[in-house]
Amino acid sequence: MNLTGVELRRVALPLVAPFRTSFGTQTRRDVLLLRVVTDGAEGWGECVAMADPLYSEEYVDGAVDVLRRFLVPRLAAAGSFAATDVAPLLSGFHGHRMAKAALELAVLDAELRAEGRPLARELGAVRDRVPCGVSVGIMASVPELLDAVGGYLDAGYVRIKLKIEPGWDVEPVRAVRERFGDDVLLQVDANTAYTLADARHLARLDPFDLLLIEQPLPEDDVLGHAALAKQIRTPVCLDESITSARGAAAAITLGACSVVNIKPGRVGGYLEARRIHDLCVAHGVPVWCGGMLETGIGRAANVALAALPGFVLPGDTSASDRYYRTDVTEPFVLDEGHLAVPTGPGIGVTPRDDELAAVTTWSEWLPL
Ligand SMILES: O=C(O)CCC(=O)N[C@@H](C(=O)O)c1ccccc1
Repeated sequence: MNLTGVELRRVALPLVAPFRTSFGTQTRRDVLLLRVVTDGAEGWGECVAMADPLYSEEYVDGAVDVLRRFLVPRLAAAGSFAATDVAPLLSGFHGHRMAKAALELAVLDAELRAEGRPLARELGAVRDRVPCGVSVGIMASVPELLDAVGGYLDAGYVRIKLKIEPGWDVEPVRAVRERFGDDVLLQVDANTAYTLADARHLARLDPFDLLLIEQPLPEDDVLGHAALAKQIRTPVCLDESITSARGAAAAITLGACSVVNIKPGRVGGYLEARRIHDLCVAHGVPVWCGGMLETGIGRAANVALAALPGFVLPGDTSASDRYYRTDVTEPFVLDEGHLAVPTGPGIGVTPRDDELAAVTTWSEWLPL
């Protein structure tokens, strides 16, 4: 396949409600989308970097720069290549996994559309729909939290994830358990907000039968997570710490996690995400698909990934209306707590021109 051009496009999507995590509150998403034009077909990718480097070191302006100056020119210079060549071709540039993931997905989408092959089948999906969890932000009060959780359960979500931070952890979890009972699948996500010194406090979550506690410690504290895992009963799941299959193997071997959140953007793409899935399955470690408030483009690809056999826990693959009033694609709609895996070629969805135009804040065509 030969690349003939790449379009970088930023869209601004207001959130239906503020989304507060331990690292800040989001009220809108500034999303970088990629459209690659090849001699075979066009393909779409989505960069999950946030506007500010608060979740990881990447941010949208930086992704635009590294794509424009380094990543796209490298592919353009390669002549003919396949989607599986993208990561090796870009490996000389350090980091920027979210930018690389967006470019690889766009190339993969184009390649699969040209050949009429759905992404889900290409990745090894075994399901035609996936059970959906939902991520619930930190709220101003417990009553407000309970209203939000009740609404999501009424909507059919099969798993609740509560964002936590010091001062908002045991009480909200206790309140959700007391109000909604012990059968609700419940987990928490700290986004690196604690330290190993908080181990005894985090053990106070053990009585609530949580599926997992996600990324309690800083992303580079793998040994700290291994020590914490020995002091609490709640299974430790890593998110920010896992940036590659090699890193996942090390974390599992060190006992730092017994569950892995796979986010394709964080690990450099869907092909690396599949390698992490395969490695975790080999180790008997359950995985689930994380989310980065993707538009329908990234959401379509995430739902395809979540259909692989090792994704045995509901992911953060919510419906479009969890975050957005209107999506840039046809919205993903929850059906009895599940989302259907797209069946069309490639990612199986395309942006709607009118919606895309309405939310575009900037675009640039990179001729090759
Ligand atoms: O449902 C979603 O797409 C978001 C799920 C979610 O909570 N993502 C968290 C995370 O740390 O996993 C996040 C939120 C905002 C920005 C980055 C990450």
